[in-house]
Amino acid sequence: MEKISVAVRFRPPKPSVDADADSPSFSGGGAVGNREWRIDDSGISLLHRAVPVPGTSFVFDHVFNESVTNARIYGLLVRSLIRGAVDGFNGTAFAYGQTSSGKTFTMNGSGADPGIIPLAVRDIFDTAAEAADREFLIRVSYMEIYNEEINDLLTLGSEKLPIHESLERGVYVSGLREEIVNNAEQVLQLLELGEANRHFGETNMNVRSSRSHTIFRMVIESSAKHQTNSEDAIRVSILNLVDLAGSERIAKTGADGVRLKEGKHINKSLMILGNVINKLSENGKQRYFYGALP
Ligand SMILES: Nc1ncnc2c1ncn2[C@@H]1O[C@H](COP(=O)(O)OP(=O)(O)OP(=O)(O)O)[C@@H](O)[C@H]1O
Repeated sequence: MEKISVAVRFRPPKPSVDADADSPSFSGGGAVGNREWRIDDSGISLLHRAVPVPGTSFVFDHVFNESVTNARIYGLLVRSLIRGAVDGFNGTAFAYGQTSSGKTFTMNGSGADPGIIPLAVRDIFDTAAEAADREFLIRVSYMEIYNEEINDLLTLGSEKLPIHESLERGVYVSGLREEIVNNAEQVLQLLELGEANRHFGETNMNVRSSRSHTIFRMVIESSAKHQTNSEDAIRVSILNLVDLAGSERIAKTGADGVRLKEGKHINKSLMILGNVINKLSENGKQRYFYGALP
């Protein structure tokens, strides 16, 4: 697998979006107006009256159409990351996109179609159980970045936590609860607790819109059961599963008051994240950052 994979998921259209003349449909979904997205396994392009619009073709590692399940996305994109994390390699999966595009649906899923996070949690414990020659210590934490402040989702009232950096720990959030876990059910219960503490709010685009970025983190430590001199007798890896809040056009969300303030923070932090990723992708060049996260 490549070091970084980028995939696009088309969500099924919502009735309100169908009626919106500004929103192109996609091939297979029936043409609305004159524009539609044509999608195949690895690319998308915009057509106007069946003619490609110049500069609107984009290539990705995967493109998923509206019928894809979370399990398939997990199998193609995330499973190898999880297996790597159990073997001692750091990994991150995050959902990025405009509000109501289906990020939380993809990361958390529904009862009928569990999302990336619950699938990953089960897979980690199953994979660790298969590694008969190693012992595991797994810790989880769950935080949100809300209006540029960090809150612990596992401890009610633990808010505005500071970020520190040290030689031993690197960059870390001071005071964040880290829970040692022994099985998937225990983690799923903690996630449920975190979900209840997370900031959601209603906008015109999404009745349950995430108003914060969330980071679910698992630290996976393992050691060889039998004495060994090999260098990887102890392995430590960090897995981050991130559900970003969605970019939003205020005119469409109809946000005002608290929602407006949240929307501005969301858009600003996503812009800075985009800048950071752009700079990181400029291999070998000197990197400047014009903002700070969060
Ligand atoms: N692939 C999908 N299949 C079925 N329903 C979906 C799909 N994607 C999203 N939805 C539904 O659309 C609504 C909005 O999705 P969701 O909340 O996941 O969007 P989001 O990108 O997380 O939005 P925000 O950035 O505002 O938090 C939800 O009711 C969700 O269940």
